[in-house]
Amino acid sequence: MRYVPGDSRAGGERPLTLALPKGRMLAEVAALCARTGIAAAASLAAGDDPEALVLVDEASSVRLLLVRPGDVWSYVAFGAADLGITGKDVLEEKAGDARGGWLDPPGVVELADLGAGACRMVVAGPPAGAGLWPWRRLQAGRLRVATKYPACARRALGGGPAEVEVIPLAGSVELAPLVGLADVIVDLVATGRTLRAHGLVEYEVLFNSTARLIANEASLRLQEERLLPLAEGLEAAAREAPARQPAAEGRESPCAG
Ligand SMILES: Nc1ncnc2c1ncn2[C@@H]1O[C@H](COP(=O)(O)OP(=O)(O)OP(=O)(O)O)[C@@H](O)[C@H]1O
Ligand SMILES: O=P(O)(O)OC[C@H]1O[C@H](OP(=O)(O)OP(=O)(O)O)[C@H](O)[C@@H]1O
Repeated sequence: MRYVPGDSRAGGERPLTLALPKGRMLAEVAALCARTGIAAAASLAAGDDPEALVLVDEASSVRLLLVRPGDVWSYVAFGAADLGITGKDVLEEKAGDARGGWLDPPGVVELADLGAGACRMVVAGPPAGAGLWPWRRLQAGRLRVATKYPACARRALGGGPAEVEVIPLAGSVELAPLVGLADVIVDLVATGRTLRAHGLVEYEVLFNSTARLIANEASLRLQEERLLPLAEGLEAAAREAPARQPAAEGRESPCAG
């Protein structure tokens, strides 16, 4: 019987639900899913951009939800998906901070590093500021930071003598220091091409990010015998995946001026 979204008990066991990130990471993580035997992921691995938001793999009894990378966390945290794959950057941002984050975070457990979507969260800015950065960070004064990752920026740069003003943006963050909106940006870098194209340089790497397999804590507790084999299969597929190093390609040294 084919599972119909919304029907939680369409003839027997509910399929395990795995939320996948649409966008740049989808083909790479779908390839891992296909290698674990989820045949419905094969077309995604080949680069197809599906209209469907739900794909059911009847043979493995796995249901795939295709959602935005940042939303994977929400589907898993609030129990609509048992498992999810999303970037470490998303997990770091959702962890929040004392001012903007979750005071009582829902239970999400990180199960494995799948290696896909490698990139790094950096502080970057104009070359002239690179040499000043190490001490600027430690000086009193005002530091304006433009970013799509306000919680990460606040956590990394706040709490010191500098008064950190975080300016939230939805994209094209590199523009902010070029037009005087911010002193620096906190953003993801993979190849470094975008920074170079805008004449900006890396000042500091805050953390490296790769795709992580996450689980809903309650699902993991209640359905461990179903979740763990899939998790182990994905981890094994990740270990066997061809080596990829997009985060290092064309990388400038941090603080290179
Ligand atoms: N160069 C990169 N820039 C941004 N994200 C990257 C890069 N390389 C890998 N990633 C990973 O891909 C994810 C973002 O994917 P994508 O750009 O398709 O979505 P997005 O449009 O930023 O996210 P959303 O749709 O949730 O706003 C990041 O969370 C990160 O884990
Ligand atoms: O180091 P690179 O390989 O050049 O990748 C980094 C760029 O990719 C992301 O932007 P995205 O393409 O998601 O567009 P956005 O500016 O709309 O966020 C990120 O915010 C950087 O701008």
